[in-house]
Amino acid sequence: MHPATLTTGTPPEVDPPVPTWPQAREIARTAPPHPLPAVTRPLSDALGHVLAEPLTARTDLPAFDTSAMDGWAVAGPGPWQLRDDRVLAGGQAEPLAPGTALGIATGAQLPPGATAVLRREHGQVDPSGGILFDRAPTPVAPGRDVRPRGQECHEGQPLLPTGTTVTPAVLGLAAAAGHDRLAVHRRPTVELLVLGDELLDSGPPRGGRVRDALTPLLTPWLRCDGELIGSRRIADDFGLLRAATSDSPADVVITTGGTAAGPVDFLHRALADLDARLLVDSVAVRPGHPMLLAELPPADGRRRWLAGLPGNPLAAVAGTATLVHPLLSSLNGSAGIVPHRAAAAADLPGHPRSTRLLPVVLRENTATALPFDGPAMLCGLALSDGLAAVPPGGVPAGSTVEVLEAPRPW
Ligand SMILES: Nc1nc2c(c(=O)[nH]1)N[C@H]1C(S)=C(S)[C@@H](COP(=O)(O)OP(=O)(O)OC[C@H]3O[C@@H](n4cnc5c(N)ncnc54)[C@H](O)[C@@H]3O)O[C@H]1N2
Ligand code: MOO
Repeated sequence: MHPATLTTGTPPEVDPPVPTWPQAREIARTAPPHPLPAVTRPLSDALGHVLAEPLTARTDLPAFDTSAMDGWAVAGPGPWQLRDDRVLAGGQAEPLAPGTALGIATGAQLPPGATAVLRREHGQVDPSGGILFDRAPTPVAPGRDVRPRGQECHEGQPLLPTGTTVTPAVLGLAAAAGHDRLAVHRRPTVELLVLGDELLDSGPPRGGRVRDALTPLLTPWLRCDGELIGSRRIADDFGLLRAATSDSPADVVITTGGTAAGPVDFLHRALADLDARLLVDSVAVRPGHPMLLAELPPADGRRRWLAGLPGNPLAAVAGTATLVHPLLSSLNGSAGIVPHRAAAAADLPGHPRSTRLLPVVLRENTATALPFDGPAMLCGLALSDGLAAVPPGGVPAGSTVEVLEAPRPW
């Protein structure tokens, strides 16, 4: 053929460039145009969700002037005429006249007229006359051992911004501030499809087959970021994979295995057959480079995504950190992933062109790489505090690297 004829006709298809690791995370983070809608949930059901509106105080905190110590509420300087009654936490007492005192417990509301609290160990009572003497090293001053109303916050004041993840501490604060329910974003529903006829569910590897390490590894992590509605094993069969993907009711389908080009790696074919839109098809990262992200056709008007994680276990973890966590966080309405950084304790070896994700231990904010970091290995990961993202070419000792800390669902 004359060379000129090569310039006519359909141009050859060129594969799009493989995104860098930071680009892939950003594509996953920005794939959903906005977080899932807001819902209200009781406190008992809100853990792990993300606030869809600021948490405001429904009360002053403390809600009333409160005794910080066990002792006596006193009015003015001592000595004081001791009253017969006392006030416990949860109770209320009649006003206190100047020059009088009454017994009070930590957490009890100060009676009107009280100026301070004298601790039990600083007071001495004359049993005959019912007189209370101040034996503190310095005489009790107004306001001593009182937690004044509104010391921490005032009613209507914002306490936490939209985008805050509801942790146990947030639940405690919300309850203290008077809330029974929280406005949070709906969490994405997630289904895990684990591919591979070679996988065993119990006992040691045998007959050329291996244990499924990814169901036990990924399901608790996925529960941190979403509502895991199911986890299924799918045989290496195109029709079964296509049907499982297309019929999944989840907002986000996660598959493991089948991303490469082996004889029974059907994921790309299934996605093409379903008219899915590939957003990421391989990433410049080791391990895990065959990971992918696709948008599935909508179901019932809902947008749906699929993250395809490579089958090698550490590669699947790399895919979870790179694509799944940013995607789910964004659907959850999370304010963004705050990167944790640490100094490399020694040189961290890199890949010439790709980011390397290396299991590291963190000690005093330095990161030390662990052995057994191969894509099919889990010994390094199991001992690690997280994965260091080592840029192409590696980093010398002392320089700073981002460390992705594993979520701890317990
Ligand atoms: N010709 C090429 N072959 C491969 C390439 C390549 O670029 N060209 N990439 C390699 C890389 S890198 C990876 S990672 C794997 C990705 O493979 P798949 O996603 O298709 O995964 P499988 O082939 O199904 O499995 C790979 C490996 O992982 C084991 N596996 C799978 N699932 C589990 C599980 N749940 N628990 C434990 N182990 C699992 C599986 O038995 C295989 O050993 O492709 C390379 N090949
Ligand atoms: O994803 Mo593979 O090496 O990168 O196991």
